[in-house]
Amino acid sequence: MRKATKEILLITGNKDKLSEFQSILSNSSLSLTSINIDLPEYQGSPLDIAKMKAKFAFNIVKKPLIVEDASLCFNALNGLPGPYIKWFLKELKPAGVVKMLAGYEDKSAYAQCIIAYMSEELEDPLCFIGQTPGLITLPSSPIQGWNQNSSWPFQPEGYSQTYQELPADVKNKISHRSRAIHKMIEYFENLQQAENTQPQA
Ligand SMILES: O=c1nc[nH]c2c1ncn2[C@H]1C[C@H](O)[C@@H](COP(=O)(O)OP(=O)(O)OP(=O)(O)O)O1
Ligand SMILES: [Mg+2]
Repeated sequence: MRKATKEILLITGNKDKLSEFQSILSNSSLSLTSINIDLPEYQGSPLDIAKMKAKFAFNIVKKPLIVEDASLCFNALNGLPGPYIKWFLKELKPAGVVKMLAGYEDKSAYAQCIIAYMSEELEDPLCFIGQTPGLITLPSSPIQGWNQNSSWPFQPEGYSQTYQELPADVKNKISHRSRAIHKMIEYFENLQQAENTQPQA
């Protein structure tokens, strides 16, 4: 029997994020559509920020949807810049972001992705969290993929290249985003299985 397909609607203003979602979901039972909305950059804990984004988008779109918020968390800085990495990159560029750790021995960090799902049946968005540990360091070769302004000086553990130097298929196997997406796939597949085994009226 053909696998039933569940439609997932992603709201994001970031086309690089969207294309990673597309390739990671391409071999799953979920089919992705998207709407480009410039979502607010909230303040708060990464979890609260992802939930606020989902509620904001749901108030506009009024259909089941997901949003995603990404954080780059430096361990020496107790998790900062975290969800605010966008502004640090914009003003300091990757070289300045790396320099923020000049006074610290510990260059370790983790990349975090929180996907928040909101629908009319939910009071509070449902969240799927993916993390990838690594180091803050500048790329040593020209970067590909992501827009220069949003590229992270982050080298995942076990690799000798930064996110933006790694081939897309390698990054998509180990990234914070891929880990969160796989948790989301598992959730919807289990839900579908439960629905399919319900006795018919
Ligand atoms: O895998 C990644 N590799 C490199 N850079 C990344 C990655 N993932 C997020 N980023 C950047 C994009 C943005 O500068 C910031 C997160 O901010 P974040 O609010 O989640 O993304 P965004 O504003 O670009 O798009 P959205 O409309 O979905 O909020 O880190
Ligand atoms: Mg954003």
